[in-house]
Amino acid sequence: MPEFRFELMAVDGAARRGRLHTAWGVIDTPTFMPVGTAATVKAMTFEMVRQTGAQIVLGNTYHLMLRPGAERIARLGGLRRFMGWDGPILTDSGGFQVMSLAARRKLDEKGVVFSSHIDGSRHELTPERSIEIQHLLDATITMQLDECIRLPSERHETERAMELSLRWAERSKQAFQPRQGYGLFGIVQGGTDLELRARSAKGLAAIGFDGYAVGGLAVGEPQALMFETLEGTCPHLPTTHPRYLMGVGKPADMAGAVLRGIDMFDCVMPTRSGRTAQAFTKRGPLNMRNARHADDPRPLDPEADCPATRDYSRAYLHHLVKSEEILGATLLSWNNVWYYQEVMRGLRQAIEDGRSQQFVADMLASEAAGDI
Ligand SMILES: CNc1nc2c(CCNCC3CCCCC3)c3nc(N)[nH]c(=O)c3cc2[nH]1
Repeated sequence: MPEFRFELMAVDGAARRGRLHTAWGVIDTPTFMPVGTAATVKAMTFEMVRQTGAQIVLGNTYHLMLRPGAERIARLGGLRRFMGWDGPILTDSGGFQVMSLAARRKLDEKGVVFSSHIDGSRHELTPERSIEIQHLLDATITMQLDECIRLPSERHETERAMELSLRWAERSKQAFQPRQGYGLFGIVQGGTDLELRARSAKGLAAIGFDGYAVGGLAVGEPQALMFETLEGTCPHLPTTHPRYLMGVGKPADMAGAVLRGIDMFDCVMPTRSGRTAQAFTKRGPLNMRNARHADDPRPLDPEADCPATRDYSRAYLHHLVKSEEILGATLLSWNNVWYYQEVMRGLRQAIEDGRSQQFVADMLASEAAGDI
């Protein structure tokens, strides 16, 4: 069983091209991880997910502990076998989803108690229980339980949540069962306060993790503030380990974050927008409900070798979304995840070639150019 190892292959400024070796496969970084909330990347089969070039997908403690239950998934052989994905899986610890989805939440030193948004049943999530659930799911990469506060927030509140998350990081590490080829990531908090961010990053590095996530962002702050926070956070993280920016983002957000030292991303945007008729292309997003596509025989992008949409006309995609056909959601989600993988392939090559700044500038110009 290969050990969990991050191989730094090339650096271009603060941008990194690497390879993350895990028990269930290799992940080329920078990487985009499609979100599989309830054991499915919505509207897609895992065969389609594979064809996009994705190498790792996300699962989630919060959703799966409520339904179908972590112990049930363990009895069925773990999440990979349950959903038929043959590669590595990263599971989030559930805290973020509790704070954004659950009802009657109470958070204290021990953890968080809450009522299920599905049937109102009461549940408790502690650092130890979250680690146990992710173990039952057989997650390849496990996330610590953390507290992600809403922005903007008072400094003392940001500090309290950051320090709690650091204590929970320690408890998570104590509870984690090390296994060859599996990893545990800490999560940096601290809002947009760079002194708190530095303290959080150094505190996590002192505890020692297999990778470091930057949490607490993509919660409504302007892109410039997210980038400024990354510039004040990444330099305090070990260069030898992967960095994961949680919940990000639009292609431009990811590209800018790669230039500031981030290696891994997850976001619901490509799949969620695929279900709302949006098609990502290198010339920016298209709303396929727009009547201007009704008679257009061209594919979305004649130069894109996309397994999802290269064989279909815009007119057909327009018809599917107007008719509320399920295939519309499938083809656009598949197209969008493929486009996100294209952006990552381009970034990896550009970093190897020492031209990542130029690649990002060209990508932004192309997306701004608008449709052909
Ligand atoms: C969208 N913006 C954003 N997302 C954040 C997330 C969630 C990342 N995505 C996980 C998937 C979500 C759908 C279900 C499957 C897991 C965050 N998660 C944690 N633990 N901590 C954050 O600070 C944290 C911060 C985040 N900011």
